[in-house]
Amino acid sequence: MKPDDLPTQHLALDHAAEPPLSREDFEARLREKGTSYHIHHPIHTMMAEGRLTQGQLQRWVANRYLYQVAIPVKDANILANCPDREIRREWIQRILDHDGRSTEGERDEGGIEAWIRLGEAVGLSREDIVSERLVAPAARFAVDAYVTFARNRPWQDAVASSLTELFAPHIHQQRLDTWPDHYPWIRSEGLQYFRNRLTQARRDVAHGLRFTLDYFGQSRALQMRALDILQFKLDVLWALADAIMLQTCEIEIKGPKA
Ligand SMILES: O=C(O)c1cc(C(=O)O)c2c(n1)C(=O)C(=O)c1cc(C(=O)O)[nH]c1-2
Repeated sequence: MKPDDLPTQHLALDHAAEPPLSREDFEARLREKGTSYHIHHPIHTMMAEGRLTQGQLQRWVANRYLYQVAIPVKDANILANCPDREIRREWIQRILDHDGRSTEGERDEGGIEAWIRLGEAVGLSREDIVSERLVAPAARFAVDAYVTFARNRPWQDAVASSLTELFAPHIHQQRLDTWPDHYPWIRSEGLQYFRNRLTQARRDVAHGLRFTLDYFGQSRALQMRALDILQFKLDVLWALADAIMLQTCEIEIKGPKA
């Protein structure tokens, strides 16, 4: 793919000559994209309705681990490409959220560790998760597309691509609300990752959205480009969910391998 190609590039080209949308309308158009968020993917609707088996939930956690470890690498690529110190100062927090940190007397294990604990709470071993032996090949391609995007694109594009987080608090809350009833065998401590993300995602998105509205708000063509980028990222998440869904259907047919 050429650096400037996006599967939905037509949007940016069609509207190049028109005046920019107002800040409110631009934000509304970004938020409208929530209709294709992966919360609507069948694997997530089944999950929220309590229709996944333990083996299927395990596969979901094991595959999603790839996304968890990719996020700080993606964010490190944004930092590496960004010459703006103010932006880097805020953005670096995202890496610490996932990798954790140890400062004098205080240790924060971080989101990747919390995800491993979630894996253990659904009955996987640490080795099952970190070895990535349960990961579907197509999940790897989907996650890799996101990291590659952040590595090769202007950092402003990569910032806009993180805006699926606009919709993430809702899906985290949905899991916190529905899992205890539907999957009572999962220990409550295992859900800590989702609790932590409620605040972290809201803070991230306030920063990412402000930047996107300012920077991409400068012209209609840039606004349309931001919408294309958000669609690309929604497609990454949808493709990841497709890959996991297919693998969990195989488990249903053949019985779990793990
Ligand atoms: O569980 C989810 O459905 C979900 C979705 C997303 C997202 O929308 O990209 C993120 C997360 N979780 C998440 O936990 C997370 O830390 C995160 C970071 C980012 C990003 O693009 O920088 N997205 C997401």
